[in-house]
Amino acid sequence: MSSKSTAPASQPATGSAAARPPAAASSTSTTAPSPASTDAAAAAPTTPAKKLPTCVLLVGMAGSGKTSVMQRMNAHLLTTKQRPYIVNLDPAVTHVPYAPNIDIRDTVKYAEVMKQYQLGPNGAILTSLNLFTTKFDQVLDLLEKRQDSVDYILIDTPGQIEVFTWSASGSIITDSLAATYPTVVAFVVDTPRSASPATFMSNMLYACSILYRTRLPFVVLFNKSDVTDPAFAIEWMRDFEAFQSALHASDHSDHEPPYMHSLVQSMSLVLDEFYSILDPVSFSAVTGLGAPALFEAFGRARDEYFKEYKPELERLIQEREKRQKDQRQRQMEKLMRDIKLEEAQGTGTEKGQVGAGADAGAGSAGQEQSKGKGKAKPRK
Ligand SMILES: Nc1nc2c(ncn2[C@@H]2O[C@H](COP(=O)(O)OP(=O)(O)OP(=O)(O)O)[C@@H](O)[C@H]2O)c(=O)[nH]1
Repeated sequence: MSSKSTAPASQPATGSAAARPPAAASSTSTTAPSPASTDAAAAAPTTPAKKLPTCVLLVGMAGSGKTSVMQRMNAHLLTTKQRPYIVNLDPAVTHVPYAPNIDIRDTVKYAEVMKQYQLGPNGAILTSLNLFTTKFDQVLDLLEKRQDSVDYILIDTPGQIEVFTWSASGSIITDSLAATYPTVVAFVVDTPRSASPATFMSNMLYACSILYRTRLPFVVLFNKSDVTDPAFAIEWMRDFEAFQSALHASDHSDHEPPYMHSLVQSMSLVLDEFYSILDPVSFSAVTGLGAPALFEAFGRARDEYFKEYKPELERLIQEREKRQKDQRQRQMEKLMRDIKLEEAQGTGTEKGQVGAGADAGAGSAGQEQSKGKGKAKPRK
């Protein structure tokens, strides 16, 4: 079962265009003119207007296997006669084993960003992502042109997970995509590295924070199942007692400080409810095991997007529009009140002038006021 998303995370965008950041007026020396598209999909014959492609945002800790998973998903889609459209958002990756349709590296030169802004690796990734986000409207335009001829939009994100999930540019990208396309977050977990209850819990806390941030349908992809069977992790998610026993056992073996035990225990209680809304999938990017199950999970997540996220997004948009309308109405009423007040306070002369001809009266009243400035005329 995929996650029950509650509400779109941030202020809704009224359609993709509204969600788009303004296009950059000019490119810096570190950037190329615009996101380039190699458009392998462009070569595919365009089918008549059809359902929107599912957008999969691949996130996960560094080394969890995102790029390898992307390659495997791409291969699975091609062998099952479905059409992927791949976007690479990792500016620092040196090699990708697939042909991205849109690649951040064609637009932003990571090494030059590092040099020009004198940044470290993480700062340069964030700045590169920020620079690219200023042109994300062009990416949306490209997607819009291709949306009838692709089935999946696959987005690879930087290994420095927080750079994407907790940055403003990451939110803008996620919200703009989710405003238009059924969007799913696929959280890649390195299963062999999550075998200890404490590491597993850290991963799940991360997953929880991403779900909290995006509120999008969520699939947990336990990768590297060829090395370690993720059955233990799935059992921990489904059976609180099993996790507690594993925790107790590791407590004796791991020499962790005493506070860790109570901390992990309290957090596991909190996470228990969170697990019930996750859709875990066992997967191997190397063997391809679990690919059909993964795409079935994406299908469930897609349904959930339309059932829960999209109506909530539309409700928020309507709410915002109503707020704006009400505000305009209040301003108009205030203006009308002020006008009436001015009229009520107006002198008889002014009324007489309006009666004599509004335009001329207003003009002469104005002239008179300006003529009379500074001269206190005694009233008769
Ligand atoms: N055995 C096995 N190894 C895998 C699997 N998936 C990825 N790997 C290996 O894990 C390492 C990291 O894989 P990547 O695909 O580069 O991981 P990533 O998350 O994109 O890495 P960053 O870009 O640094 O975040 C590589 O050595 C892969 O060959 C898998 O399913 N099984």
